[in-house]
Amino acid sequence: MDVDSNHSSPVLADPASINNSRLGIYSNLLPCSPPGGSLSSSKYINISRKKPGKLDEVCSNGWLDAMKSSSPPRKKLVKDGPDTAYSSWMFKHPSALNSFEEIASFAKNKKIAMFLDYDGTLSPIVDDPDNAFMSDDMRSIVKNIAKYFPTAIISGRSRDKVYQLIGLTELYYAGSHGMDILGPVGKASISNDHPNYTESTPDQQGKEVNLFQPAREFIPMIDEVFRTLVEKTRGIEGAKVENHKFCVSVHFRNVDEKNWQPIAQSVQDILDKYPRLRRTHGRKVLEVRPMIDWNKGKAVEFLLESLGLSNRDDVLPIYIGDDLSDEDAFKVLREGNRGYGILVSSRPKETNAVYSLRDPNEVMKFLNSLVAWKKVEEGGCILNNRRTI
Ligand SMILES: O=P(O)(O)OC[C@H]1O[C@H](O[C@H]2O[C@H](CO)[C@@H](O)[C@H](O)[C@H]2O)[C@H](O)[C@@H](O)[C@@H]1O
Repeated sequence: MDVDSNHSSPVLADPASINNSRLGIYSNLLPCSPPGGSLSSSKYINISRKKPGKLDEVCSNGWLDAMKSSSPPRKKLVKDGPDTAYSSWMFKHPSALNSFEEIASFAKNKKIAMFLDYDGTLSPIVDDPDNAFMSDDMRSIVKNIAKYFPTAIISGRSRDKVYQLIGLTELYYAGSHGMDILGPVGKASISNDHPNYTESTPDQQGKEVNLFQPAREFIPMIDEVFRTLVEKTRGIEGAKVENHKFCVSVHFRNVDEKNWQPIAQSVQDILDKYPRLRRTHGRKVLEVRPMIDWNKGKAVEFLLESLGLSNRDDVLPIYIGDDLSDEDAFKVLREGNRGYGILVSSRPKETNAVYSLRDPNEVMKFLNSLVAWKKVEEGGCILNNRRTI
């Protein structure tokens, strides 16, 4: 995707590419064997006529299929024998617990920078997003991790909400998929490129921090979209819409599958009305966000720069996440060979992560192991120094 040619804004400015991608998304709304029969709106038929021969592709990439696969039913997993598939997938993405020694030996004499997603990583996935609490044990291990390594939370939720859920002041927080970052005052060249989006502000302790919000101009639009989607989905039992300030989430986890199409349609109507917004999806959730060249990967780069930790051989960034939006961060770390992405998943998934962990319990064990290892490493350093004195 191209960014605005003057580089003063990360907002995607090529209307042709916007229209094309919108058309792509629009075409993708064509159902692929939807439950209870086909969708017969003439809008869809017109689109498929415009793109003859594309029907299979459209079906296999359809929204409803994507919605179905965004968290498969547990029963199906058992029937299909997930363990065999999972075991062979783990050859490609070994358990970060089983590979702990390998990771530790690479991290030796390096400074680890820790990036953590929230839902599905620090807290288990639950039916109601308002009840996605992390355990006290997890909170205390994250607190410990932050004692030893600079640690940031990169969440799809609003920054305020994820801070409320975690409640640790010693972390950096990036909400709305990285579009709302409260980070250290540093020399992030990305923020120097976008001075209009950066603001210096005191944090909870009165310490001066930088607030970086590259989609600030979208706040009123997102607010409007939130209200419209609440209204449009009001009659759909189980639907839930969240306002994350720079993006909106439309949850369908608790919605009967026969009502997924109207949900997808409501989101499509929004995209038709607001060409500067785009759709992404996560675990049983559709999201509407600004069409800007910014994501969790960019947020990781931004934070590394702000912390003075980018382009350094003695730094090892580790990112742990469970969802599609975390892939942008895994990709950034993998491409630059900069660090490790760890995918949290109990089923095989296409991913840019190097390692895997099954669930938040395993995340906790891994974080615990890192702290224990670091303590020993530091102890060793002190001992070594004493010996040389
Ligand atoms: O980037 P994250 O911190 O992982 O946030 C991603 C989304 O997480 C939340 O939704 C997900 O978790 C819910 C609670 O377990 C679950 O009910 C839902 O089905 C999941 O999609 C959050 O509510 C979303 O807004 C975030 O975008």
